[in-house]
Amino acid sequence: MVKRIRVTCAIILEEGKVLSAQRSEVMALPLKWEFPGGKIEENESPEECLIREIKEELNLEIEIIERFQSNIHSYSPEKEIELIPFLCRSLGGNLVLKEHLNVVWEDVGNLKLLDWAEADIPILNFFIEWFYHKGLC
Ligand SMILES: Nc1nc2c([nH]c(=O)n2[C@@H]2O[C@H](COP(=O)(O)OP(=O)(O)OP(=O)(O)O)[C@@H](O)[C@H]2O)c(=O)[nH]1
Repeated sequence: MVKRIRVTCAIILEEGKVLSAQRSEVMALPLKWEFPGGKIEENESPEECLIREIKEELNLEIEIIERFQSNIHSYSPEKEIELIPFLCRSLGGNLVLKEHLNVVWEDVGNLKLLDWAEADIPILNFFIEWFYHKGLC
């Protein structure tokens, strides 16, 4: 049976820039860029998971604004992930890299220049469409 892992991720938007995180050499998908987040634990809602993960990984407090559509992606025949994105804003905290190699606040118009994890690409495309449609640029 295929194992599905549920993962939340945060699109943290601030003044036309998105906090983009690069996975470290020792993580799965080394050096790929992603929206920070992580796996949902038992008895945890997606929202609780995301708030916990962003605090653990980056020492940031966030507010969730909107849930976007998930993407289901198989990296191997036995394992698929459901990546659940949320539009967020930062409420503050000193950004500390606890797991990632790097983070950048990237202009929405330049996001596609980064080498994203495959599962993120449909989410990235949806978000960019949403951003320009809203006239937020
Ligand atoms: N957080 C996050 N994970 C992603 C993204 N895209 C993507 O394919 N993944 C995959 O989803 C899974 C999430 O793992 P993770 O390592 O970030 O989560 P975690 O901190 O809860 O895991 P751990 O406690 O086992 O280390 C990994 O297989 C990762 O490669 C993304 O944008 N954000």
